[in-house]
Amino acid sequence: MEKTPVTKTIIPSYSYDQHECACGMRLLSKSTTRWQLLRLISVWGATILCLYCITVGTNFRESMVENRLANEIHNRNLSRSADADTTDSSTNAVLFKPEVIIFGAGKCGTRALIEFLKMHPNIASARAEVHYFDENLDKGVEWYRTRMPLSYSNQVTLEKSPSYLWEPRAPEELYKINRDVKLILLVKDPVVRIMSQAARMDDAEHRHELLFLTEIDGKKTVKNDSNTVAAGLYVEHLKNWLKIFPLEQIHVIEGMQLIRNPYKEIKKVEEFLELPKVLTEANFFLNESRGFYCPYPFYSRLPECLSEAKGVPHPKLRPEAEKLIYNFYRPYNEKLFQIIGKRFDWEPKKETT
Ligand SMILES: Nc1ncnc2c1ncn2[C@@H]1O[C@H](COP(=O)(O)OS(=O)(=O)O)[C@@H](OP(=O)(O)O)[C@H]1O
Repeated sequence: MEKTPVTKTIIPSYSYDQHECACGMRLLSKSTTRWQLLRLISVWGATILCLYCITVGTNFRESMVENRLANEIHNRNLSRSADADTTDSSTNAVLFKPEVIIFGAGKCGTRALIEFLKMHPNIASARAEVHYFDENLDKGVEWYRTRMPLSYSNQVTLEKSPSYLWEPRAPEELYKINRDVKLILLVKDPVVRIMSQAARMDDAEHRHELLFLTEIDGKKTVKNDSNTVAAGLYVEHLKNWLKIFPLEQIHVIEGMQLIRNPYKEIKKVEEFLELPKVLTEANFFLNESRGFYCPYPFYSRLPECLSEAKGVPHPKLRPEAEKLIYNFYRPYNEKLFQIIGKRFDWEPKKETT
């Protein structure tokens, strides 16, 4: 018996047998019309649109709250001179431009000074020397700001780069960033400063004298074109700063006084920076074997003395060299004392037996 051929019906592409889609919903039946399909698309479209609006709305509300918080922080900090625009979201601490700078002079005790000041709860200090104005100016002010510590509204940000004193562009560039900055200058007998450099040299046959002496026509004389010598001409460098910043914005500390009585000097700094007077004598621990004070922070179980690289014995100057270099610096020192209105004992010390 011949088999009767079966005719197959061709189903239009939009019409399916009843089936379940992956999400378990019945979709279309054979009888689904174009109109029903359109309606379904619009329902889904509207749902997706609503979900989108809810998400965007929530994000918008969150960003409004964030902005309000950021504004509150900003307003709280308005009394500070710098702009606060970089905030740590977990702590609400702010990255500020520097408000206090120890700008010199190298080898005068700047590390000890910043370590003592770091103990103050109202001071937030940069971790390392930033050297923005002398070495990194081309990196821009935002780079500089990222080198600053996060700080709270009751803190001032501090950095020390002891070579700013000698950098001719530094005062003008700093003024552009923060004209209200408070400046701290540490100076030491310029001869002792040179000997601090000499202490790091080979001392055989008084070679350190080459740092500052030369011979012209068989006569020993001070090398006035040497950077080492120029570094101790504090008044010449300070004059450059005083063209831009008034003396009231500069606090001068004498290096030997900082070594002998750091507590007294730090109290003066607290006053200059208008900070609460919180540090006490207990924060300064005398390391008798080394002859230097060490910071002893409130939170520390032990004093945190500076490394052995700081506070090394200096070579002894021969009388002729000593006389020449002291005579050279004396008139500059006198000018400095007149300008800052303070006088320091920067004369050769007599041997005590
Ligand atoms: N408390 C305390 N502990 C140790 N050292 C102290 C302290 N106070 C001041 N000083 C003196 O600091 C001198 C080094 O100065 P600086 O830190 O400014 O040097 S540097 O420019 O950063 O290299 C260093 O000079 P040297 O004696 O030549 O090593 C010290 O005399």
